[in-house]
Amino acid sequence: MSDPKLRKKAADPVREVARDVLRAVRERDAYANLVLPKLLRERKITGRDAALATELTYGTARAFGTLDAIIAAAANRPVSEIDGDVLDVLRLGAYQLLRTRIGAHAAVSTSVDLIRSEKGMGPSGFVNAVLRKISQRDEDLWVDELAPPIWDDLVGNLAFRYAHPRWIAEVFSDALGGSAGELQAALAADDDRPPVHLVARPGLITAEELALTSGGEVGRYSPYAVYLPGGDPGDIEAVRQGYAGVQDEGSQLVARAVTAADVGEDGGRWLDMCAGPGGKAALIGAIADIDGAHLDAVEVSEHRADLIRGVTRDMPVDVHVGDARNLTPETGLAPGYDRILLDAPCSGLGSLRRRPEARWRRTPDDVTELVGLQRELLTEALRMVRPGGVVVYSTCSPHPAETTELVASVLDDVPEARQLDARPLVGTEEIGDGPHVQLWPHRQGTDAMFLAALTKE
Ligand SMILES: C[S@@+](CC[C@H](N)C(=O)[O-])C[C@H]1O[C@@H](n2cnc3c(N)ncnc32)[C@H](O)[C@@H]1O
Repeated sequence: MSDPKLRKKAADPVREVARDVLRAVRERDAYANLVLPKLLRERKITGRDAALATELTYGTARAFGTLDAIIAAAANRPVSEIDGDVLDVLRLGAYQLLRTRIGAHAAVSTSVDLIRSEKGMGPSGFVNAVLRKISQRDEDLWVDELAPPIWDDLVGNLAFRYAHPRWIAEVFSDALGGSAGELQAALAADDDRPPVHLVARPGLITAEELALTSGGEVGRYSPYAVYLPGGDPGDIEAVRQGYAGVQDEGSQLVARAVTAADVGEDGGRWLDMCAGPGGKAALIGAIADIDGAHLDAVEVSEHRADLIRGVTRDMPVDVHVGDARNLTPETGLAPGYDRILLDAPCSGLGSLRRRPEARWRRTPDDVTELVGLQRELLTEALRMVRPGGVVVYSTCSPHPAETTELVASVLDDVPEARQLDARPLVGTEEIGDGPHVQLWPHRQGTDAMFLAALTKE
């Protein structure tokens, strides 16, 4: 290159990988938490660098909406008028300025290097100017200027402040019964970096052994949970061997509830109707092995069924590929199950903290579409369970349409079914008035899992 001003200045590999993931998310709707680990491996980025790349990528993706509003104000134009590749760098730079302890100089200069190394001098001046403007205030001041006033629109203000689309903040508010103080805590917890929870699969390793060997801490609620302070779970020997896995403590409590319900004489016929990728099936399968029971795991997607086979090998689990809305005898699955888990396909609004960009992709229409499927699946679960058996219906969503309202409407349609108190099956304190259980990140530190237990006469 002849012009020395245009000569590429090497960009920081950590920011470069973060930028590339953000670009994949924007350009081809990729999932950040699938792309990033792959790129880190390919580029041999490990240790503290990998941790920083993860924090920058996921933190930026979680905050897209709020960052974009601030970028638009600082650039004096809507973000739709900013070139996409430039916007990725601005988002990454703004995140560092507003939401990390990285110094302003480093945040701006690494961003300028990033754009200059790829696009030359032109856009680097724009990036420099916009980020310098953003750096003149902290996040609170930007929020005070740009968010709807708190006295006029509390939900809108909190949604902006804690980087959630407004409709999702409204759903949380409804699910929490309209308590403003709790809504703030719920959104703040959902805006935080999520903790890593491990599951110690019973009969293979105990939580105490796993805590000792992983440097983690035994969990508060699930007897199988270990909280990992940091590091890559894939480096832990017990995880590599399949004795342990990564699983939110709330999901562990759901799986355990299925095995803990009183069903009288247990014939050992257990069913997981929507089992892929197999996190709960692996925990239920490990308990089935101890209790002398057998689990049928159904999954509609071939690929996900393969994942279940991988995590349940050597367990008394049979994996069936099929549509759980219609479990005909040809599938080999006859009614009469003692215990059924229906972990229904759902909007995932309860685990947004673990899927960085998901909150900006979901729409209220997604929920409407899922409710019909959930209703058919729960009706089929009630057909497949034997009288006196238990169906645990769960979602990783607190949306009333997918949880309490869905259960109530199916109970209206199936007169022989009734709801049990699920709280004793979870066994934690302060889990509401029942009969269902709604967990929350700001209350239990788990994902916002919902579960209801049903039986039939
Ligand atoms: C919430 S996920 C289940 C997660 C799983 N229980 C775990 O802990 O790993 C829902 C699963 O249901 C599957 N699914 C969706 N529609 C289905 C259907 N009609 N029949 C069976 N499985 C279905 C999806 O492919 C997805 O894997």
